[in-house]
Amino acid sequence: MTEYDVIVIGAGPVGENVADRTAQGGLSTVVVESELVGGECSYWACVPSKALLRPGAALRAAADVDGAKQAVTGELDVAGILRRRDYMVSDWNDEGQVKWLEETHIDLVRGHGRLTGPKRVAVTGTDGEITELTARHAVVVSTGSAGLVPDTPGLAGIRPWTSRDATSVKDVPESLAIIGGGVVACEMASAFTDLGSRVTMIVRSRLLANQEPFAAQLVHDALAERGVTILEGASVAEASRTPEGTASLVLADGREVAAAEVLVATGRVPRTTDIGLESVGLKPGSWLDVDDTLRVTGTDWLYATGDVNHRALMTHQGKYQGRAAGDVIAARAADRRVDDAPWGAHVATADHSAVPQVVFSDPAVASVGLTAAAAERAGIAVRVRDYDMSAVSGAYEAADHYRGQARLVIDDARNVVVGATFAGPDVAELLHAATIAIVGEVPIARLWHAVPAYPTVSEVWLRLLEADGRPTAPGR
Ligand SMILES: Cc1cc2nc3c(=O)[nH]c(=O)nc-3n(C[C@H](O)[C@H](O)[C@H](O)COP(=O)(O)OP(=O)(O)OC[C@H]3O[C@@H](n4cnc5c(N)ncnc54)[C@H](O)[C@@H]3O)c2cc1C
Ligand SMILES: NC(=O)c1ccc[n+]([C@@H]2O[C@H](COP(=O)([O-])OP(=O)(O)OC[C@H]3O[C@@H](n4cnc5c(N)ncnc54)[C@H](O)[C@@H]3O)[C@@H](O)[C@H]2O)c1
Repeated sequence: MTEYDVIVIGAGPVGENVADRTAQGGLSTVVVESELVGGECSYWACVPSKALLRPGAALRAAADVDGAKQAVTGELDVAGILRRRDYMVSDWNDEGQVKWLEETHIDLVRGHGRLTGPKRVAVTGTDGEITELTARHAVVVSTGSAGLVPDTPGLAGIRPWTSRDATSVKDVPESLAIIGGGVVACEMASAFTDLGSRVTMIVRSRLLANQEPFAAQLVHDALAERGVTILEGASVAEASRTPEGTASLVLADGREVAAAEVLVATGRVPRTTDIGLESVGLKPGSWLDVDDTLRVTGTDWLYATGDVNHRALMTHQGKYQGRAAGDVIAARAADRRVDDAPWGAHVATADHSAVPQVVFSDPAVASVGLTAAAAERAGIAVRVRDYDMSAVSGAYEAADHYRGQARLVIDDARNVVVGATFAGPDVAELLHAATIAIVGEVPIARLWHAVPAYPTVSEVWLRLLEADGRPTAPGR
């Protein structure tokens, strides 16, 4: 039995951040990892998906600038795209991240971790050998999530792809049917069209249902123009494969979609089915409910960070939780004051109101905070300001046919931004200003003093403020 101050199960980006903070807080820390240090994000999710998407976006950007477009005479090189993806994921080798653990004085135990009781974890190595660990202060579950495969008749039997198969693709299929219309579906539809697959999307409601409708429409139109068939309001009733191996999806309305491969992009399930939750009175397979210090409800030693707590399934937000959790564990261990008031050092307050996300389809959608519909559902009286980004000088300079749209959602009572969405080419880098405005609760009147440089696409901020109306001096 080996004792540490803190045991972290799962060395994805989030577990790594927790461990970094507890180690920096002076606590002996071990991470347990069953696959690759760096997790889903580094090898099968964020990193390879963005690597697959970038070449097409770069090519289209160059092809939309007269003078540059004449230099773009070739086609995307599929072998080059896959080679660059392989480089980005270090050929699925985690040596570099293991080295970082060593340098940070964090121990690593490889194998499958399971809770066996309060503050106790057993790790089963690939050779079947079991390592018993105990924690003096805390155990943190950062085991992430996996692709959900709906129980549609026949679907599991046709061995559909999950996001892992898509992002690690070696042989690009001639055709790909994608079930789902969320983030993974839109990004992979964009990427596989670039790679040369004929893509059909089967979407229950509409694309990007959680995003502003105008943003989803821009993505829809661009994907359709690039040849993607988008079947909205459609669902799969039954799946099978022909003897030749072609997948056949029969839709609820009787239509049939045939494709070489099927990607299921219908959301995630927590990786908690086999981590010993029953040994501490929790339900296997459940998302783990936590308070704002990331402590699992009803315990004083168990924490859950990242995807597994279902607060915001994104790397940056999970890492933010990881920093708060690591620091609060160190503070509690040393009996120091816990700063758990909203926006304090030990809480993940932004999870509730300021979660940024970029959908890296082409065009991209960058959003933070509330959409207009979400504000209405939350009972917040808001006003909405929209602006056509192609009319901004920076966009006019950037591309010959820039298409983009922006929206601010402004809280009427408090006169602060509570939501922002930008849709268009390269909008990802516009987002952080909006995140700062929301987290900082910067009054609209003060935002007029944050002057965007000319001619940048950021001037859309000025146009959105103008759409809202210039404030007049008080008392007039
Ligand atoms: C295709 C795709 C693209 C994405 N792109 C983005 C993006 O661009 N930006 C973004 O912010 N987010 C993106 N995400 C989401 C992002 O990948 C996740 O939010 C992030 O990986 C969560 O990090 P995590 O550390 O909580 O979990 P993970 O990254 O899943 O890591 C969990 C780790 O725990 C290990 N583990 C699990 N169970 C055990 C066990 N019992 N014992 C030992 N180890 C265990 C796993 O092997 C894994 O290494 C994407 C997701 C997908 C599917
Ligand atoms: N760029 C990024 O930040 C990024 C990229 C990819 C994934 N992610 C994260 O990964 C998570 C998973 O992404 P995702 O796209 O799988 O999930 P999602 O929740 O974004 O979309 C799921 C889609 O599947 C549909 N769906 C759900 N159940 C279905 C069923 N039974 N049959 C048919 N359709 C069904 C939904 O209507 C929706 O269109 C997201 O929470 C996202 O935040 C982030």
